[in-house]
Amino acid sequence: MKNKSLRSQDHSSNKTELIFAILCGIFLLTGFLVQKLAQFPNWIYLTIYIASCVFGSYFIIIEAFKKALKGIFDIDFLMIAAAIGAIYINRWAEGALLLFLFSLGHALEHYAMNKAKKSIEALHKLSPKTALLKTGNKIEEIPIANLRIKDIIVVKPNTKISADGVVIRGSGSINEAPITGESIPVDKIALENSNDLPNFKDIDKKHVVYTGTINGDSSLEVLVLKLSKDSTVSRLIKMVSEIETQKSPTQRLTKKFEKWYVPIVILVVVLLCFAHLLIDEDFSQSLYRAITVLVAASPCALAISTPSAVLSGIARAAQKGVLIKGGKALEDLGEITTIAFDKTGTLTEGKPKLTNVIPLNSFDKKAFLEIVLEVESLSSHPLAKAIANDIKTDYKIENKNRASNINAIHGKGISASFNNETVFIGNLEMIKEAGISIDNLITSKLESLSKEGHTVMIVAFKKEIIGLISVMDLPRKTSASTLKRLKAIGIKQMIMLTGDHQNVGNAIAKQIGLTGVKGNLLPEDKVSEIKKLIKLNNKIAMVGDGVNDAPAMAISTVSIAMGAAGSDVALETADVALMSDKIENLPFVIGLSRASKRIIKQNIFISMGVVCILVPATILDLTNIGLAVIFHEGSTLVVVLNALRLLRFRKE
Ligand SMILES: Nc1ncnc2c1ncn2[C@@H]1O[C@H](COP(=O)(O)OP(=O)(O)OP(=O)(O)O)[C@@H](O)[C@H]1O
Ligand SMILES: [Zn+2]
Repeated sequence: MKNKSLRSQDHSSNKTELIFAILCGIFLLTGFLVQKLAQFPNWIYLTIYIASCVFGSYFIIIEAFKKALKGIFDIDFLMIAAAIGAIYINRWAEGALLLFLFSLGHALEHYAMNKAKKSIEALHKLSPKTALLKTGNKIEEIPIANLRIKDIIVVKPNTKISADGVVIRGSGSINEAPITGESIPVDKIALENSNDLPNFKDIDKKHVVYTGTINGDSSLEVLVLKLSKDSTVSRLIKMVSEIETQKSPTQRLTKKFEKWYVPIVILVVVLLCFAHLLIDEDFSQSLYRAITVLVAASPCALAISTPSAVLSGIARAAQKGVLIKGGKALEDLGEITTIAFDKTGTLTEGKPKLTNVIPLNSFDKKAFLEIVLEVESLSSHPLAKAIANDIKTDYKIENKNRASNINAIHGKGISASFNNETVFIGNLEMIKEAGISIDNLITSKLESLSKEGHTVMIVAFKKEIIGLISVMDLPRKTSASTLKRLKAIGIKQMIMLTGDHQNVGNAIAKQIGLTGVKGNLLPEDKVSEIKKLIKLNNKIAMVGDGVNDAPAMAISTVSIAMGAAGSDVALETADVALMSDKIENLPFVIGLSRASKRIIKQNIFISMGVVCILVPATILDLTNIGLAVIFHEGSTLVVVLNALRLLRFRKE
């Protein structure tokens, strides 16, 4: 029944707890020897027992008192009551034994739980305290909290980076393992022009660095783009510390159970105190039995069985650069058999390349490309950016800002004015809606290209189609093998939801092995697809990058965000955040969640099993306090140690 917040339990008090428990045991043993072996006056061994009890009860009393102030009377309170009861009937040795085993058990339990917490707490040590601020030619060391946006910091070789930002001078490889769990260093190069930067999350990752990651052998200069309190790592720390306050479904269930169970135990124990009225024994015998039953029935192991597993599971995931936001996500993920995927940036690289430029009706190719470039330069859609970029580099055409009045047609394309005429670039649907006639030649060309996996866009000018332009986004190299793994571990349905043409979806599905594809979906259609899937399967995980799938992710049972480092929204809203964009981490997290669920079940079985055997045994006088405490604390420790196995989870 310990429910400490992540930080309140510091390590030094943990050690004292253990030392006190051991002192309690030493005094107990001495007292026992003195009492049994030598002919000393009683007060000598009594004093020694009292010392033992003081050490044994010190932390329990503090804990019980703190909770009593909040109106909570739980296990600590009951144990103190039990010890006082034992002393009252002059069973000093047993009272002290109870306190000894209880305090020892709990010290060890805290110690073990801390192992899990420590790997999460390690996050706190990630961010350096100071940064080297460069102003003009001067470099001074300042606390990171004083850094402002657009400051320039110097990062010395082999030191930690003190801010989220972009490299503006130097290049080198950075170890991002502290955040993404990826141990192979990532190459970063300086951004040539740092004026007019896009949103932080849209900046090419090869320029971006994060607080807490470790610089390689070269010196860098970094333009600060986030305040220290908003850095990826600060957000991570904040969210991880909130994790413990959210209860998992099983935890809620056991809490509900305890609400009924604890009062019943107390009632039974009180009734047992009066057993001497019914059977032939004296009050102290009845009280002794009542105390033993109290110890045996305490739901200590049950209370810790789920939190310890959840904590260990989350800690293990964090080591791999996966943030699981709480026990609910962890437990739900363990039950998933259907996963929906976004296409662009999730299953594919998210870096479309220009593949075909097809001017029609004898329209001049260069003039055609100029129009496309002018219009697409106005849009921030990933497709538009890719098209504009490739036209500029492949055809050496420059954007002269001659288009205006951009109008994004949600999930279909864009329109803009160019030379006082309207240009449309987008999918078939948009062109139809614009009332522009399409001949069969165009539709069949579009069909055949899309079957090969090209995303084709139609370009219309002056109410007439002037050409087609297509891009292709390649599947991630790891997509196929990841889906294969997922299938092998029992994921039944893997469905791609995309705004792209059905044919493009099918082409990709064929390459990587999906079980289903839904194309031509607007973001709101993705939502209704998820709703349908939930109706059929109950629980759905949706994997996306948050670009046009955020609403669909929001309503899925478990939302999994890719490449969450640097993207505040993804970090904030997703239930599970893969800090890197390594989709191959999916089978690992799912396996980990399942293992966590298994361990939670085992733990509940162990803790309830011990109670079920121990309580009747104590009522029937088949054991004594000593054995009852040993089994009680023993089961608690077994449960925690069982949970810690998750820290070493490897498979899948
Ligand atoms: N700026 C644009 N320029 C050209 N075509 C566009 C533009 N925006 C959208 N489209 C067209 O609309 C379609 C749907 O776009 P949407 O953003 O919904 O999804 P997507 O980027 O294709 O992929 P996904 O849904 O898998 O992330 C695109 O495939 C494209 O044909
Ligand atoms: Zn206990």
